[in-house]
Amino acid sequence: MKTVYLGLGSNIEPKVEYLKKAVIKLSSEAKINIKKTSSLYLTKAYGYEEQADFINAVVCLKTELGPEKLLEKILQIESELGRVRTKKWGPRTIDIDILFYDNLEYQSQDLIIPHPEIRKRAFVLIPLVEAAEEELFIDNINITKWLDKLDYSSDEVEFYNEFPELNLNKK
Ligand SMILES: Nc1ncnc2c1ncn2[C@@H]1O[C@H](COP(=O)(O)OP(=O)(O)OP(=O)(O)O)[C@@H](O)[C@H]1O
Ligand SMILES: Nc1nc2c(c(=O)[nH]1)N=C(CO)CN2
Repeated sequence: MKTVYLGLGSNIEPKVEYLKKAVIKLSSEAKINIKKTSSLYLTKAYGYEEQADFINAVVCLKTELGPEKLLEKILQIESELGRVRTKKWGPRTIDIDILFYDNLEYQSQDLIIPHPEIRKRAFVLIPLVEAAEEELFIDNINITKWLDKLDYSSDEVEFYNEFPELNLNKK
């Protein structure tokens, strides 16, 4: 069983519903066992800023699926939730990124693990720190240290609430 962290984001309404549905779809996969979900965070759009605020969260799960198979499931769930790829970093109903897959370092045409943008993104690091079951490192530096290095304000990342009506943490 591998421990995997996924980053979830949505900035098209109903954002919370899209995140909830994504987690429910993930948990209904036979080979995926959700261990923990972070709170939801309301975050200002990063990168391409002229778009709606996001809701972001991180999910910790256990799986026997290999990384490419997991990516396949994720892309399938994104497409079932109406994800249409228009512009890079543009608005999306749901975005699911594989942040960490155990201690694996992996690079193929379709997949880079750990996700290369983690260290730059408070909207990933904050829920990741919350959902982490263990110490997580990027380039031998703890993720909390990466977060400390970032210059972000509470205007950019705001605590939102628990995952409403989701009770998957006990599984
Ligand atoms: N760690 C990863 N997790 C998810 N997708 C990845 C990862 N590494 C590479 N990819 C590739 O990225 C593609 C997804 O691109 P997408 O349109 O979601 O990018 P984005 O969300 O706009 O940007 P970003 O990946 O920087 O968040 C996937 O089809 C997949 O092949
Ligand atoms: N706040 C926030 N900004 C983003 C996000 C996101 O999930 N949250 N995703 C992006 C592309 O993956 C680009 N910008």
